[in-house]
Amino acid sequence: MSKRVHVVAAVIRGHHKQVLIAKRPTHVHMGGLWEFPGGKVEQFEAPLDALKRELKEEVGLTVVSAQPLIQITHDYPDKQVYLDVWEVHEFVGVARGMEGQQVKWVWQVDLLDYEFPAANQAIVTATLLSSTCLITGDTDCSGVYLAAIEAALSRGYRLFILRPSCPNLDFLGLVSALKSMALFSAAQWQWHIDWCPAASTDFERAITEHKNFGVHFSARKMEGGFECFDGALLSASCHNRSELALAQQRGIDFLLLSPVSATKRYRPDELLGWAGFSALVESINIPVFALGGLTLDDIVNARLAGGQGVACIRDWWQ
Ligand SMILES: Nc1nc2c([nH]c(=O)n2[C@H]2C[C@H](O)[C@@H](COP(=O)(O)OP(=O)(O)OP(=O)(O)O)O2)c(=O)[nH]1
Repeated sequence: MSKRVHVVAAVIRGHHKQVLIAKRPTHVHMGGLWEFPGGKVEQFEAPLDALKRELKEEVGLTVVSAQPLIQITHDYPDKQVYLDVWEVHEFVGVARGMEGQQVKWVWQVDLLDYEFPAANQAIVTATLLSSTCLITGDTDCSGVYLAAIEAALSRGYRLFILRPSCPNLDFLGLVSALKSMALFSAAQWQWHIDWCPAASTDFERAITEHKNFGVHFSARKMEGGFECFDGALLSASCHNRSELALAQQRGIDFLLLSPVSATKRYRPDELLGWAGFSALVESINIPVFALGGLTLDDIVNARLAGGQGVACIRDWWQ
């Protein structure tokens, strides 16, 4: 087996949720496919320095600031790569294909329409997900439930795990309110499988027909196997290496991994800490949110540990 190649690549965010992509020349590995600009890290070169060099050489941009987004270990039949992907928010210059390659700013939602190398699937998912995932807490009033979500939307949050605990829930009313909220905000609703109406065809229709609805599984439900929600975004809660591996095998799109920090439910020796979180995240190629005893201020820690961001309940739910 040849040595794994360390590659840096950038999700460069331009105006209005646009992302820069480039077409790989036909004669190179993965030729003709689209890529996030980047290239190989040279010997003794720091990854961020390599990223800055590659973006200058390939697309003529000077990076001002960048932060880690996701790391992918992938084996192609003829090459093993470690894709070290960064998110670039600040740069100077006008993007050009410096090596004659086609480059394009595309709306991030349209990334799904482009053909990328196989390793890029999780990078596209990570690009589309925000860095905060809000899990709804308890309330016995559906009006209060919706008002809390609306307030979070107005503060800019876009990704939610829904656990509507209200008795006598008007399920269709809730779905329709969430649909219209998504129309104006591009919010993503992950419906927790333990809180969804049992055997409801309306539920299945809402999940599969509206791209803003997805399904969230507890580790137990994921292990038990699940029916196919065609095309829906799937997420799951995990706590250890074997659950993470199973999630990857089952095609789950993103994960919540807990408990990272102190909570009432767990003993101190059960906590992962950031080092434990990081070691587990390294073992899979899926965006992972850190959960458990964290606040919305922990996003930077989560990113440094290889995560997508943080998932919270207590820090936002009143
Ligand atoms: N830059 C980049 N490479 C990717 C992506 N996805 C993916 O699988 N790759 C793979 C394709 C290649 O095998 C490897 C990148 O190597 P490369 O040949 O482009 O690197 P380079 O620009 O330094 O090439 P070279 O001039 O040294 O030949 O990573 C991606 O999104 N961006």
